[in-house]
Amino acid sequence: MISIDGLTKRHGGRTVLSNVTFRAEPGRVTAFLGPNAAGKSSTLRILLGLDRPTAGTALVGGRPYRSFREPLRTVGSMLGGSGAHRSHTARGHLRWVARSNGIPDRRVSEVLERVGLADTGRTRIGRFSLGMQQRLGLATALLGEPAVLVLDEPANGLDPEGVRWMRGLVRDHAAAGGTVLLSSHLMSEVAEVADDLVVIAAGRVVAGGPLTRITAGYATLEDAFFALTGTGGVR
Ligand SMILES: Nc1ncnc2c1ncn2[C@@H]1O[C@H](COP(=O)(O)OP(=O)(O)OP(=O)(O)O)[C@@H](O)[C@H]1O
Repeated sequence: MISIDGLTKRHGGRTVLSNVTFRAEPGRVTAFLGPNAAGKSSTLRILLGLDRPTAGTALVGGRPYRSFREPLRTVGSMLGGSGAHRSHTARGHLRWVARSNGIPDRRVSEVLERVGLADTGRTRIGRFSLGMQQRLGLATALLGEPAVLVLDEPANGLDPEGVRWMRGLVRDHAAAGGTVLLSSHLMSEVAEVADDLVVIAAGRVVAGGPLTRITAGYATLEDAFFALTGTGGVR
């Protein structure tokens, strides 16, 4: 379970997160939806220990991310690309990550297979398409067989088949009892995959709960989104 409580973040005089509070529960896909610059990445960066909040807490299973000795075994994350060096192969990169987290080498072949990169052989990551890089990011997230997945805009750069594949993977993870928190600015993506929704706008949570409840009374999720966020559109 992911618990975000009273998260506030200020940059200089500017407040980018205001008392953000929500849960992402095991066995469910929770979508973190909001327009550009709403504060999704800022929240996820704090959750993953990459930034510190001005106030509030962001915990995984009741603990801060930084307190895990081998975090990849608890939380798999994908935040803005794979983070891999261009000159590595997919296998080389994953082996390196696995070794630094006490993960057995056999997992590397398993995740390469799982994300459809088993045939990339000696191809260097610098030559990967955006979609392949997303798949590699996901492979890295899955490496430690974590119960919790945190994915920032996971559908970015994927073609329609890739988006569908990603959806299946995320749904399977939740069906097996895992927790999934994914951010998105794409309502169509979220409508297809989420059980629960957290809608954020201008650093504040404006709605949260089961997707069906949030969209009740609206013709589409898109209508609900614009009504809740007060935005004219998302790019
Ligand atoms: N280091 C920083 N210094 C100043 N402002 C920042 C910093 N990091 C983020 N911000 C601001 O915080 C706000 C929220 O940004 P954030 O990246 O969290 O939004 P987002 O919802 O993930 O949107 P996007 O989909 O565009 O990435 C933005 O206005 C951004 O300019």
